[in-house]
Amino acid sequence: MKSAKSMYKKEKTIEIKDLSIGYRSKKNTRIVAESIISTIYSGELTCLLGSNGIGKSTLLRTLTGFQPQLVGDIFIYNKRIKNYSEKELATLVSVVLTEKFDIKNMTSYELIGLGRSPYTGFWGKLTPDDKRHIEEAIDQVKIKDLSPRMVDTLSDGERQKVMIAKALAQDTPIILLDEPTAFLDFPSKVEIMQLLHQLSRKTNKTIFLSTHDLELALQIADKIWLMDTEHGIQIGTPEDLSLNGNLSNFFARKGIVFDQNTGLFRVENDFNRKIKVSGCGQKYAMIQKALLRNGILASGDIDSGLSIDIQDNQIVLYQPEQKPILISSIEELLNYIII
Ligand SMILES: Nc1ncnc2c1ncn2[C@@H]1O[C@H](COP(=O)(O)OP(=O)(O)OP(=O)(O)O)[C@@H](O)[C@H]1O
Repeated sequence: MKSAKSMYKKEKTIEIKDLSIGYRSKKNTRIVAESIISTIYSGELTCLLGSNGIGKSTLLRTLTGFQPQLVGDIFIYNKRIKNYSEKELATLVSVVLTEKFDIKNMTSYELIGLGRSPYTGFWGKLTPDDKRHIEEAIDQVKIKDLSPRMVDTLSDGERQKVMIAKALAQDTPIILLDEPTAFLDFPSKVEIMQLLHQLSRKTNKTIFLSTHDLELALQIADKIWLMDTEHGIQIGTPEDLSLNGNLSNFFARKGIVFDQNTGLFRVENDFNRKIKVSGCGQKYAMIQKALLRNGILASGDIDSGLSIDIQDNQIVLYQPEQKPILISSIEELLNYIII
């Protein structure tokens, strides 16, 4: 039997050719990014990363046809985006933007149902097939409880999930999302990213999203687009960007360290004191972490008067000319050490 992945052929869905994006007014033109050349593929989750104001939303709005490009071309399935009618585009691309909306007197179910409007017409009656798509989307995002709620009573995170469900109900081969995890709590962020990743794999959809959830993107995305002023847009798998140093350069800021072994970022704490800590395992790692947070480097090969030993899962504190003390928690240990 063929695996789910091998049933589909990875294909070029969006091709970007020498694109410049930005804003044109009567008086001047503000170029946000230029000379972008790239391809987005089906069956992949692509995440766009970049600092505040770098142009992620501008790029997404341009790719969806909501905003005209300054220069260059965008092709969707080998056809220029501007040659599609609005209705044609709505059956190919669904979009989730971050802008808040002011909708009253509508339930979440009805809003998700609007995702079906390219097939029914705006006031069109929902067929059993439309209802099946809506129910499926609600199940996928796990928001059955929100479905009868009025949308103006939803929290930011709840509204975000409803908008994602609306995009899923639209059932398009391409989904573009601007910061879909922005208002979500951590478990929901993970759930939504995993759902989008699985969708790209199982249904061969092209999913492209912008996010500030760096660690999650590095763990879940198939491709990363790094956007910055100095290098433009750099593209690759998270692992290639890690190996070729692009990720470390991209986030080269004081206080952030990119660990090439784990492929993850961590906060760099300066230390001004050293303590001998011997042992191993999870307790050792947690003590090391807690001490570092307090400006103390912990290591087995340090010669300090005070020392900590982790034996048989017990923490013992040794101080010069005092009896060893059995410690029951890291908080207690810190109370002894940090004067
Ligand atoms: N309507 C507009 N006219 C002119 N400049 C704009 C307009 N909208 C946004 N900009 C500017 O374009 C640049 C890119 O903005 P954009 O919203 O695309 O950034 P972003 O990467 O999505 O930022 P964030 O992570 O903060 O959401 C910013 O400098 C912004 O101030």
